[in-house]
Amino acid sequence: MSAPLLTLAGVHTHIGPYHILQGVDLQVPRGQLTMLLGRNGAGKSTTLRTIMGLWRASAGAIGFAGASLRGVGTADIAARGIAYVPENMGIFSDLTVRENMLLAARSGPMDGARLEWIFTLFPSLKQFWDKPAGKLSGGQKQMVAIGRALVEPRQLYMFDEPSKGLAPVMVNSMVAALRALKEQGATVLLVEQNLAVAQALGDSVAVMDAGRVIHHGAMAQLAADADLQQRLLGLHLAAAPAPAPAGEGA
Ligand SMILES: Nc1ncnc2c1ncn2[C@@H]1O[C@H](COP(=O)(O)OP(=O)(O)OP(=O)(O)O)[C@@H](O)[C@H]1O
Repeated sequence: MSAPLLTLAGVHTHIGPYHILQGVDLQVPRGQLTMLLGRNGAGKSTTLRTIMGLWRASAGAIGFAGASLRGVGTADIAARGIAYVPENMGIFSDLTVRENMLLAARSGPMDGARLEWIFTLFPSLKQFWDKPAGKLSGGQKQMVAIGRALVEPRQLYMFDEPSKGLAPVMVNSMVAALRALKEQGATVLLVEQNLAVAQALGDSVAVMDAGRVIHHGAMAQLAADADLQQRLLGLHLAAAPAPAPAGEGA
């Protein structure tokens, strides 16, 4: 088996006086979709922000593609090949969808074939191409945010709760798009609260609690074990509606 693309070992993060990450160990294998699950406040978003250098790890090691990310600035981390879509999406409301996409293409003009592929994943991007992104619905904005992350191939894509607040039909579209990305062999680290989404997409899973990873393994194993789900997450799949495979809604 090849070395994981991303490895966190004993990572601690302090935010002001608060000791938030308390020794996170996490491995993201290449070519897989790794779910990062956990209850509210477990430290999932802080983990992604620490990987991106938006919070400085106070201890521990973060390795990406064979090199250390500790002490590296956020822009350099992004330039090494990590796309990151935060929970608040990070799109420019006053700019059109086209301008949002153009700005995301760092290495030159957008690749036409790749853009067509993104349009097949998210038809609303094409539909609202010249519309200010701020005028779109919440779900459509989320599609723009993901579309921006996909505009150029990256080694690792990290998405923080892309299904949050979306209507079920939009969740289905999101799942279909992430599945298509995965089928291209992309490496993805996906934070989720929606266990049904996690089950639909995850190859492997890490579960966080109180600033640590308390479980890691195959997603299929966690999906099949209601007791484990209850113990780790306080909920289980029977309580969550499964997203159906579907095309994008409006
Ligand atoms: N800027 C901040 N200042 C102080 N505490 C923070 C800050 N950001 C996060 N925290 C705290 O860190 C802990 C972990 O938060 P984090 O957002 O990483 O959790 P999460 O697992 O992503 O949860 P959620 O699903 O609710 O977003 C929480 O207790 C939160 O209150």
